Amino acid sequence: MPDRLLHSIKFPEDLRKIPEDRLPQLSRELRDFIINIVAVKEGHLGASLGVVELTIALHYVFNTPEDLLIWDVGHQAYGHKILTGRKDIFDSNRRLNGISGFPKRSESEYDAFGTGHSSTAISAALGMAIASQLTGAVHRQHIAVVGDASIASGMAFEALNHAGVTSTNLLVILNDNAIGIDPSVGALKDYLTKVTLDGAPETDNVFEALNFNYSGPIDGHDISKLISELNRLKDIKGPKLLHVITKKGKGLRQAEEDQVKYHAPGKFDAETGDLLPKDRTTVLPPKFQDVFGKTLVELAGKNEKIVGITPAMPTGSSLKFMMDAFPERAFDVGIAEQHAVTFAAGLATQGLTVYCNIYSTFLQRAYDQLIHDVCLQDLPVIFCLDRAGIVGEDGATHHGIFDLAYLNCIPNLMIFAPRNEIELRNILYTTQLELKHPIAIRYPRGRGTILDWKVPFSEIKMGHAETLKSGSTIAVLSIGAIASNVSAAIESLDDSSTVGHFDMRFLKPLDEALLHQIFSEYTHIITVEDGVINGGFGSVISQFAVRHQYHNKIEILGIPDCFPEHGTVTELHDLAGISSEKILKAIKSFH
Ligand SMILES: Cc1ncc(C[n+]2csc(CCOP(=O)(O)OP(=O)(O)O)c2C)c(N)n1
Ligand SMILES: CC(=O)[C@@H](O)[C@H](O)COP(=O)(O)O
Ligand SMILES: [Mg+2]
Repeated sequence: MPDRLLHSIKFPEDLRKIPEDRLPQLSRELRDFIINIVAVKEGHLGASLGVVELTIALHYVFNTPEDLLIWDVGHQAYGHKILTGRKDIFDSNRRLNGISGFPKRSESEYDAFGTGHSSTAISAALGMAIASQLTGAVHRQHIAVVGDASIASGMAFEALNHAGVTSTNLLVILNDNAIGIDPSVGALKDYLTKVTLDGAPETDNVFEALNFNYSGPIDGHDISKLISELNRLKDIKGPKLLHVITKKGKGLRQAEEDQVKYHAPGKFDAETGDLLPKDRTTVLPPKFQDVFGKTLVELAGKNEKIVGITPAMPTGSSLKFMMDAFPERAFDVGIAEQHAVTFAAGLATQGLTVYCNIYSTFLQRAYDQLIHDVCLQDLPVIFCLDRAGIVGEDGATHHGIFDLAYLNCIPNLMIFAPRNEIELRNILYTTQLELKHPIAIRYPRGRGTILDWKVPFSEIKMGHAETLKSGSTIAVLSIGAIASNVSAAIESLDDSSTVGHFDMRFLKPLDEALLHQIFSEYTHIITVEDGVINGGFGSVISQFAVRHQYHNKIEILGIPDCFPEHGTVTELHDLAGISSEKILKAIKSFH
């Protein structure tokens, strides 16, 4: 049997019965198991392959779940899930009603802390370690596994700074593979590279300077070395940091060689490792991220004031195109959203035209910087919020559904959501002409709807909505790319003459003139947004109605007051009531 060892393991207590000299075989089986399922079901690959030995060693040495183990980000926790009771349902990973792609407390007692956004593990483990001291759980161990890109984030350093003056049973494992999604950046990365090449430094060790007991670097694929080092550290009191060197994608040649692509490769051949060929016969519309990336290069070629920023997502945001074309004007600042925003503010004070591209969900981390450093000073930074709305399989930690609500309440900030690729292209063009205030442009994950998107630029008038279709009694108001679901719903009506469709485009400034016309002419209003209804677009329209004493019937469609889980975008839109079918139902109920 190829998986005879893995077969015998349901929980770590089974793993601990296996003789240590058989663990390399178990590593091979666990790797194959992950590869075989991710090849078909998709998901994050390279990070989990890189920590197979570490995962086994941790559960072998420590008494999980009594000892508390936290995986930072959590995209590397597939092996952990498989060894902790979820092997038989691992093929439901990231699917609707299946297990989450990230550790989740409600899913398993072995998931000590829910993760998804990076650099939280040390703070959470420290909180648990101090709680153990306060409650007398003196023998409990608290382990945070954090990657080299994630440890460079401010939050991780805030936690190290605190932990260094405690006597807690805290073990930080720095899983150093010299890459994040894209290659790691910054001075800390240079330092770690030097440590790796030169061996453990005798002096000036940055972690020892923070009062950590530092050990390593050790080979993270040598399972017996890992086990003996973890056993040794178990008996040492106070905060410790073990520096482990691993290879992202370990065990699958292509994943080792193209670590960026195999971070989350989509479907591939489990035998050969080759990505499955794309259907070249169908020409698809572009991804919104590529419209951003390519248009920015076009604009930056003519306007030398343009600069671009990404916090650690050059490939995902497509800022990589500008980094290649104009390296001196495009910055990957690492996983440092807070710094990215205030850095953008600093650049803007000096008259530069700054495009700061951050996934909608990750901007949540830089909310104070957005308010205090950018909007309060009314600095004309252009925020490009990718992955806005429901993102699909990454699930609750990653949906970009709060932005309209959390942005709307900030003075000075304009908020725009392009309906399609051309609108995105044109707002990027417009914002570099003469911008007086900050603006947030939010657009979704994935592809648009227009093949021929590279049309001549045309200026967008700030605060102007568009009438897509006139009607007589029912007005559907949408914002952003969810308009395509509305159009599909209206097109499927036998008689759509009574239904109007308006793309409001700007949440701020609102097109009040058009709204007055709509509220005067239509009796029924339906608002549709790919975001939370509490405080979002529908709320803004309702406030408008109240403010102006309109008594039209209003129905608000959007994400209800819950955290949507993982699934396909189509499934999750339907559950939230914003699929074209559900929009059609809402229209018909007014008909
Ligand atoms: C706050 C935040 N910003 C960005 C991301 C996107 N992201 C997920 S994994 C990752 C790279 C993590 O690199 P590293 O910590 O070195 O772990 P590895 O993937 O190498 O195991 C990034 C940038 C995130 N999850 N959270
Ligand atoms: C783990 C993580 O945060 C990223 O890998 C994220 O899954 C990327 O999302 P996209 O696939 O939308 O770029
Ligand atoms: Mg890394």
